[in-house]
Amino acid sequence: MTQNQGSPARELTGRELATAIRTDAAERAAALAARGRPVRLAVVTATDDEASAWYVRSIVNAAGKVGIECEVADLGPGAEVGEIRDRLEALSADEWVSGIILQTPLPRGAKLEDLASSIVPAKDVDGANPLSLGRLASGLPAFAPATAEAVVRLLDHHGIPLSGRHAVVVGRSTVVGKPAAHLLLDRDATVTVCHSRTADLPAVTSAADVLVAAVGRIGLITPDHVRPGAVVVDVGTNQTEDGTLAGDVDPTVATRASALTPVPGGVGPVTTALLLAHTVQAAESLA
Ligand SMILES: NC(=O)C1=CN([C@@H]2O[C@H](COP(=O)(O)OP(=O)(O)OC[C@H]3O[C@@H](n4cnc5c(N)ncnc54)[C@H](OP(=O)(O)O)[C@@H]3O)[C@@H](O)[C@H]2O)C=CC1
Ligand SMILES: Nc1nc(=O)c2c([nH]1)NC[C@@H]1CN(c3ccc(C(=O)N[C@@H](CCC(=O)O)C(=O)O)cc3)C=[N+]21
Repeated sequence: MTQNQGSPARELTGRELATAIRTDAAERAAALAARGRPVRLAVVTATDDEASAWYVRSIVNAAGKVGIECEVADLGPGAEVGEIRDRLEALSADEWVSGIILQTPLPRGAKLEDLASSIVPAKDVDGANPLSLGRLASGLPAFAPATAEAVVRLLDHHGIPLSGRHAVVVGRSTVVGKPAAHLLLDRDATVTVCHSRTADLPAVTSAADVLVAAVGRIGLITPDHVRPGAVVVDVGTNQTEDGTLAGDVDPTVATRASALTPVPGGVGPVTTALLLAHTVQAAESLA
């Protein structure tokens, strides 16, 4: 990998890729609607988390543009596990619902891995059911979590090679870190996964050719964590005190990395577009 000679990192934006994915999804959704099978996405949320609310608004907005009907079931942060499960089961059985996403974070005591078992795999457009994740890890067809897929699709789109490269993922959640590691492995990267108990994080991340930050802490990744010339993907979407969006990667990393995904405008828009594309794909399979 070439060293960054002090010039600012190339911006790996996600907006054009997101537009291309949405355009394709819109054509396919229109074809289904013309056959009397409108595409419908159900969003189930039980949190007042700001990043999640931001995502839900972005899904509703983008679905409208793509011609996907979107219903939001906001059960509130006090929702009981049984109530969430019942809703997921009802949506799974509803023949007019093509795709289902359960937002994280969930209320205390509720586990995504557990609840997502109630999303039938054919409609599991954010790949949260353990069956979907198991299939993904086994190299079998399954919906990948949209964010994890957005990471590799964004790298592909910008021509960043992964085969034989050392990819380091910081974060091991079921929604992002773990599935991203599987998708990077599928592209023949050598993958290391870090988390809150990783000893000497900067030493591990400094070995990365491609560094993926999916933690949820503003500015956790500083130039000390980054090898000169590395490619950095910032998945973090954190609310700042003044209401703007900030990533996990400190902006000063741009002086050291060769390429960096912006927040906003990087992984986020691709995530939303892929969720809709998965929903259309689910509708096509169910039609
Ligand atoms: N752009 C997009 O499309 C999306 C963005 N996001 C954003 O990505 C971020 C991560 O989301 P998500 O995976 O759901 O978050 P989680 O809180 O579920 O997971 C965070 C992970 O980061 C690890 N971690 C926490 N602190 C540290 C630390 N100091 N050093 C190293 N690792 C640490 C945790 O480790 P441990 O397992 O040990 O607790 C955990 O594995 C958030 O900002 C979220 O808003 C999420 C989904 C989509
Ligand atoms: N089951 C589940 N899957 C998720 O993927 C998931 C989740 N739960 N809970 C919440 C987080 C957060 N998240 C975001 C996705 C896109 C933007 C996004 O599109 N952001 C825009 C800015 C906002 C906008 O322009 O509307 C951007 O980065 O450019 C933000 C946040 C997904 N998450």
